[in-house]
Amino acid sequence: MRVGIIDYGAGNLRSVANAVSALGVEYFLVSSADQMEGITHLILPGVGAFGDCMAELEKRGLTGPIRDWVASNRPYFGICLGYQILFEESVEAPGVSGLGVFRGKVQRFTEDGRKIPHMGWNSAPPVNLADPMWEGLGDEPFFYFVHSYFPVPENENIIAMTTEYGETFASAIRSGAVVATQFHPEKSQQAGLKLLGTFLEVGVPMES
Ligand SMILES: NC(=O)CC[C@H](N)C(=O)O
Repeated sequence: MRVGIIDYGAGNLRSVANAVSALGVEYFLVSSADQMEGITHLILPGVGAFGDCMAELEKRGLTGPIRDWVASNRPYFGICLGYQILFEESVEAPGVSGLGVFRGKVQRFTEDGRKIPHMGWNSAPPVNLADPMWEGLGDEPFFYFVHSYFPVPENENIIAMTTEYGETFASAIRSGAVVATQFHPEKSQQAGLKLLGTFLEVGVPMES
């Protein structure tokens, strides 16, 4: 196993790297396509704005390779923006294309008195408790969130967890070896480590 963490010049790299290290797994930073050579598991952490993230990935020649990686169902864990950019576009950055691996748009929480960003701990019950990817998390795990936007997948079959914040949104997706979460597993203590550990140690069964 060789774990690559995408470094696009922003992002919560250190906390993700620390979480991977805490699991006893060595990681390699990936900031160009050639550094993906030999990588078996790719993690894309993300903090910041959708448009900046796409621009920085593009600058490093990573958009095509990441799109191909995900489209060919290789082990990928997208965190926060690393989840959002898998979709076609975001209202956060009108006119900017996402990777478009999955159909759907990234929407913003509606302003109706609740605090935006949605920040803090919230529950994300797995849709399919029999899926080994969520093993050991219980039926209502809590994770740490910081975001104003969330993807709305057109294909509801990929929705793996849902969370309630005034409205119900898809807080995680899974499609084969591709897993992505709106919450931050690296900031979610035991539940987060467990989830990253399942992704890295057990791997994700290839059938979705
Ligand atoms: N935590 C963040 O960096 C936020 C990511 C994204 N801009 C969102 O608000 O959903």
